[in-house]
Amino acid sequence: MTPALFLDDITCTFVSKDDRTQRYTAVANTTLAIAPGEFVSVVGPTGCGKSTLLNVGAGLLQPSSGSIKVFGEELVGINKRAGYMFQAEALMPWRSALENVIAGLQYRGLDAGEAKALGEQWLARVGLKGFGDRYPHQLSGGMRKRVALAQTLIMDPDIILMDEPFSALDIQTRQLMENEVLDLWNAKKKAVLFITHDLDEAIAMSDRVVVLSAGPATHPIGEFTIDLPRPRDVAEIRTHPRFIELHQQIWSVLRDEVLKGYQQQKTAA
Ligand SMILES: Nc1ncnc2c1ncn2[C@@H]1O[C@H](COP(=O)(O)OP(=O)(O)OP(=O)(O)O)[C@@H](O)[C@H]1O
Repeated sequence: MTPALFLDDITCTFVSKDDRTQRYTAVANTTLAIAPGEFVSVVGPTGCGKSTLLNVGAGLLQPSSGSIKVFGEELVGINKRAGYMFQAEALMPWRSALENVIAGLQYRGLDAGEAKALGEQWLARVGLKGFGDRYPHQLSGGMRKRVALAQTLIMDPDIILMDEPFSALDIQTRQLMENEVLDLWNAKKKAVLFITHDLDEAIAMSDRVVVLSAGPATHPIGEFTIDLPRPRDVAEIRTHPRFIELHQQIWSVLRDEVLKGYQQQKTAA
């Protein structure tokens, strides 16, 4: 089957800002294919190159070498078949929740009435019925994430790229959001590339977990199929014996890399 997103032998080398003669290879020779409808998480130590890979998939960053294919076609420029959700707040503070949700549709030139109706539907779908006229500062962190989720999904992207979208939330809100994402994903089965440093979250959500090595020259060092039953409740699935088994297996690969990453950060500080 043609992958929805195919990162083929990607290497990303950055030139140091302080010393132009210094180069840093963040990601090296990394190949990652995500099938249509597949939910793939990438885990790895802090600073290893997870966001770099996601930015390559989004078409926001050109790799130093390697190619990107989207449903079999070479990616040139921004990946228009993808929707993104990043760790940082991406809402426009001067726009209401509804206006934020429909921003992309307006940009696409959809009729204002239609966009508004669809926006209201999406607000209801993410549990924010009646909150459309609130501004971001009038919403809680969890609500703002819901608005951002609706803003991404209303565009009906074939590929969803998420970079630690819920890391700033408290654990309860986070688990609610994770379940909501799984419900929405289950209904539409889009290809998802989910970046996280949280192994529990990765296992609970995904069909497959890819483990990256510590940098420099980060590359995949392990790949695990998550054969847990669906639908899943992210809190409940953690007590499933197979979850515990998978966690042990993946952690045994990830642990050393996390320690290496931590040591590197300490030395760099
Ligand atoms: N534009 C850039 N210029 C120079 N170095 C960069 C650039 N972007 C990323 N890097 C470096 O590449 C490495 C990987 O960064 P990246 O943000 O992809 O890691 P990450 O795994 O997503 O980190 P975290 O888990 O902390 O979010 C880091 O050492 C970072 O400093």
